[in-house]
Amino acid sequence: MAKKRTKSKSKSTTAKKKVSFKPSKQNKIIFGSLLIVLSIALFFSFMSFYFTWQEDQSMLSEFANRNAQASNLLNKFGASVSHFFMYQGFGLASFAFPFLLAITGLYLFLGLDGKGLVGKWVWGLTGIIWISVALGFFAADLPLLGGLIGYEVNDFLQDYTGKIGVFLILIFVLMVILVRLFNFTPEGFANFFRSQKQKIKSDFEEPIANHVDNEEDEESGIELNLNDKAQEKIDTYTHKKDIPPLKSEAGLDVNLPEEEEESDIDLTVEETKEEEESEVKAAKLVKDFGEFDPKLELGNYKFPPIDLLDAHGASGGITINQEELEENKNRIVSTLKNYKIGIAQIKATIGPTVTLYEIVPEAGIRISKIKNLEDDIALSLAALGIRIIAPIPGKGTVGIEVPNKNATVVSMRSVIASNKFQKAEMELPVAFGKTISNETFVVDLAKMPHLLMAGATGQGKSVGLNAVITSLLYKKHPAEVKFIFVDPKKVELTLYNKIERHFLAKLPDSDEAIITDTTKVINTLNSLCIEMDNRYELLKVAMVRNIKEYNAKFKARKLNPNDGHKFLPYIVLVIDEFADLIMTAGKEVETPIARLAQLARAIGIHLIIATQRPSVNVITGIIKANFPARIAFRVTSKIDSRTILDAQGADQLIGRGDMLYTQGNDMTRLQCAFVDTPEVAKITDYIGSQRAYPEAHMLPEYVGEDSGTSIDYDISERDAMFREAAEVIVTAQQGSASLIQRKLKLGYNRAGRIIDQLEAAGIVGPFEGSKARQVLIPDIYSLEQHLENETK
Ligand SMILES: Nc1ncnc2c1ncn2[C@@H]1O[C@H](COP(=O)(O)OP(=O)(O)OP(=O)(O)O)[C@@H](O)[C@H]1O
Repeated sequence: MAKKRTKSKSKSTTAKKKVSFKPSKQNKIIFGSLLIVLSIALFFSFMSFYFTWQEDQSMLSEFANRNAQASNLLNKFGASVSHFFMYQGFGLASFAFPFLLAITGLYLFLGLDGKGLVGKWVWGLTGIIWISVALGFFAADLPLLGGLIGYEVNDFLQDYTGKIGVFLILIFVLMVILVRLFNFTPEGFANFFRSQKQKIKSDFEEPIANHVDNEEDEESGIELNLNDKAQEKIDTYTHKKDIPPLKSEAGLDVNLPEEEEESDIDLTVEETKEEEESEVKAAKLVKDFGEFDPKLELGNYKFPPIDLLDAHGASGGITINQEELEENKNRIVSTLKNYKIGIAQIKATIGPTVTLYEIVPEAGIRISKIKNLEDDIALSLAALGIRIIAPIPGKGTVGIEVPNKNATVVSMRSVIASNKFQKAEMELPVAFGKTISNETFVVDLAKMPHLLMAGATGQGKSVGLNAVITSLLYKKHPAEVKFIFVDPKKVELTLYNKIERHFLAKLPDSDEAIITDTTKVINTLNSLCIEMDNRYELLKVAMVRNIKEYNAKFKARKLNPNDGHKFLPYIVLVIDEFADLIMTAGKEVETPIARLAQLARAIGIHLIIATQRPSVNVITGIIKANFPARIAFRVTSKIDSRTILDAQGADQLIGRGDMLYTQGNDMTRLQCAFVDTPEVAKITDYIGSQRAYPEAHMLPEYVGEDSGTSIDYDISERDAMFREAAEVIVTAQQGSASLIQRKLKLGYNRAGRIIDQLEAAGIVGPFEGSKARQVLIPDIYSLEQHLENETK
């Protein structure tokens, strides 16, 4: 709006410059005033004519006689003109003339462009003739209503077409007027009167705006670019805005901000035009071809049916054992009583694996006292896995979770079939399982945005990973999401090989889509970093903030594929046994993972890492800081629980998919949905048997360490002591410059240079701060071979 204001204003200033081509402003004002005065005179004459025409009839022939007086308000002038227009002319319809004259006068007075005026006169005259003929037709015995013209035309037409013919002609002309002038449509009929009112209002404003827009440079095409709404806004603005300068012009010519405004205009006009052009182009493409559909290539893809999943005998839901409930309640109450803790109220919520007893302690009881009794309550209930939540966040109660004697398996089938999952409006919905109150728990992986999963062996991690993957397979089309699986154990995720060409992404040169080899992991992670940078570049060019907006814009065909734009699928990187990777590759995996975790959320790359060993050297601070969403299955110690969740509790879980989920502050106890390997096999078979893409989704190529290092040294440029230094380092298995300095009696700079050359040769690892560099060659024999291979 602001831009358009500037434009309108600037245009009017341009207009002022070329004023020499037209009648002077003063003349326009004078002539305009004359017309306005004339219109008023006509109006009163016409009004008066209806009361005085009979008396004044005789005066008409005595116009030159000064003594003769007429009764018309405007005397002989009024009587004569009215006679001419009303009697001999168009009758009642002649009232339109003063209006047309008044509008014309206003145009001149205000110095507006006369283009819209021609239309007004054309339509005005058409309307006058029509009304006149219509009144001549319907009120033939009152000739003053239709006037002589109305009567004669009517008579003439009737001679040729008869009454019905004239009637039909009148209807037809009326339709033409309504359609052309009032944009009449059958749907708009109901709103006819309302719209007419608005039209009259905007008709008055339109010419002013038209003047501003059209005055000189019509060829700039600005008017074309404005839609009706924008036009209306400008109209309203200019109407208010443009009048004041005229006042000043009446006295003095004050046009101070001319230059400033002109410099604004070019910029504004071009911007609007360009933006709208691409919008129009995109709209046309969408109109012609519809929105871009990424699923089209596999248009016949069928999502796996729910029948592929087993109910695991849990179709009947949770079975409540009333006795068990009573028994537990009584034990809790009596245990607490032993420690002089009174209970005001107790309530049980039965979940699939545990029952939550919510107690409201009597007034004055300290919560920490209950918390300290955790072990005693567990002892008296003779149950493992008791967890006390004191207090339950958001409630004024203390929770005691007691495992059920007979845990119910939560089948993947039940959570996938749940309404909550089916109707989830999420980018990457993941159904983990059920909460303690037996509700299906669905979260959006895209919002997490990365997930860390840990738990001792055999507690349900692999099942958990499968649950996440299955959820996505049930909800997402192959075009929308791609997985990268890293599985050092080589057994857990191999089943997904079957869906390689549907759902997996891999490096261009690799045969296997599921990565089991550490070097490949490093290359893949670095390749993902490149993909991330590329995606950010695309987002920047498209001027959007995240992948969702980008894809929406791409679908709306606002991004040109010829400029490198493409539909971006989400990429989910799943790493099983993360500890194993960290042990073998250390910083080389940690650094790209940390980088991805920090930056990849907006561009649709999400990481899920699972580990058996939740020790601090595996889940380092930098990893933890970037994985706010964490899942803990049962772990063996409180320390492990703290490492994963920053809180204890995971050590008190009961295993078999019992888990704690946190995404920031809240902690939710869940029973993970169970999906067995045969079920996963059925799903992958089902998907794998369908038509697929020609190959797996290709990640960008990454030139790894093998084919060159960051610090590339020519072999011929190596230091004379290079070989000795390498032997010292390999023998000592310690990659430090000071060692070389000491053993070979070299200066610090030279030793530092040699270390860089050793790194380039792949003998030592990269710089690791205060720690010594890792030595990549285990013994002297391997070193000999390594150096020999280099020269080949
Ligand atoms: N959600 C669950 N519901 C019921 N039983 C489960 C659930 N999750 C796991 N189990 C049981 O625990 C067993 C071990 O689970 P899983 O293979 O997932 O453990 P894990 O943590 O991956 O072990 P590892 O680290 O050795 O691979 C399963 O075979 C199953 O019997």
